[in-house]
Amino acid sequence: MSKLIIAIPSKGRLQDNTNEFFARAGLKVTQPGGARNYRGAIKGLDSVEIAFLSASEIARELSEGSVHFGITGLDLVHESIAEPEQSVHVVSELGFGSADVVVAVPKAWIDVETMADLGDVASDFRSRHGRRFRVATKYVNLTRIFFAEHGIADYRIVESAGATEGAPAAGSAELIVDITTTGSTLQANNLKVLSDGVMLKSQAHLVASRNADWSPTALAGAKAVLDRVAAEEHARGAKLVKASVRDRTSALRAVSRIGAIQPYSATPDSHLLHLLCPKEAVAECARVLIEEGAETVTVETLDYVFFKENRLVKALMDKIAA
Ligand SMILES: Nc1ncnc2c1ncn2[C@@H]1O[C@H](COP(=O)(O)OP(=O)(O)OP(=O)(O)O)[C@@H](O)[C@H]1O
Ligand SMILES: O=P(O)(O)OC[C@H]1O[C@H](OP(=O)(O)OP(=O)(O)O)[C@H](O)[C@@H]1O
Ligand SMILES: [Mg+2]
Repeated sequence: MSKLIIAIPSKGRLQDNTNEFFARAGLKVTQPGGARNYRGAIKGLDSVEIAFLSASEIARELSEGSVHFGITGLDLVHESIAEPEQSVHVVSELGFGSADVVVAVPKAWIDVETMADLGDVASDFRSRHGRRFRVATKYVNLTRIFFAEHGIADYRIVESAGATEGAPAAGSAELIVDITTTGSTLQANNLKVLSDGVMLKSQAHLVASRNADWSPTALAGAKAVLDRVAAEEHARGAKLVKASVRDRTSALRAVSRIGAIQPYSATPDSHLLHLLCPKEAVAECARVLIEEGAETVTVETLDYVFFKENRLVKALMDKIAA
């Protein structure tokens, strides 16, 4: 019996948020051997095993199929996996670890604002200096693809393991491709992002491997995890809205236009509505309900919303069966 193996970041920026994500879904990750043990479990789910790895290793292991699920950044998925659609399936975005992979040049390059400008500079640079300009990055594959899409071929990549933003000032490259969140590192290094230079908008995702051994036990583990993840995801995106209206049918019709639904069959009181409403439409929903005769509308935060059909499970099954 081969268990479901979930790889989660054991260090770095994604670690704390990942633990919070599991906690929100009601899943308690345990690390029995202490922080130095790289295997763990989820309390109460015997079909699941946890592997603690770094974010970049997780992308690689997903592609190799040595883990079933992993939590990692989309940037790493696209950088480390040649044909991501073939070997992985993105289960769900997690709402943390947001960062953009960008092309940034020295602010002093006042004539360079776009990738097209950069293309012009590339050929100029070559004829003027007798060599190609250098791009410092650890996103070698993403850079090659993006530059090719913009028809830029006159450049050389200088692989950088860290402190990439320092490369232009240090003289080891002319420009960089790196990840940015607040922009303060770019700012501190006098770099600017080209207006069409955002290569990828990344955030942390739950990713499934299509190459892993999906035994019946692993599948059962995946379903158990995804039921909780989906329930939390639904709950996070919606509010429970309660109101007593003149005519339930008319009110339901009105709120359905803004995406609110009545999740379970009618409440005993023929005027009372319990609605699941998209979070961003709550104020609009309240306004409509008041027009429909409500005196008061109350809104509650939900912990979990379980649906009979789990679209996360369905999408996964489609991808691993194919
Ligand atoms: N501001 C940010 N800077 C860098 N990475 C970020 C940022 N915000 C979110 N991330 C995400 O975190 C990932 C990097 O995580 P981290 O640096 O902790 O691991 P790692 O570099 O892969 O680890 P290692 O290099 O030891 O293998 C990024 O690839 C990205 O998905
Ligand atoms: O736009 P900002 O909010 O300034 O964040 C971006 C910076 O953060 C990351 O480095 P990190 O501190 O993770 O160090 P690392 O290069 O060792 O991963 C990234 O490589 C950038 O340098
Ligand atoms: Mg890092």
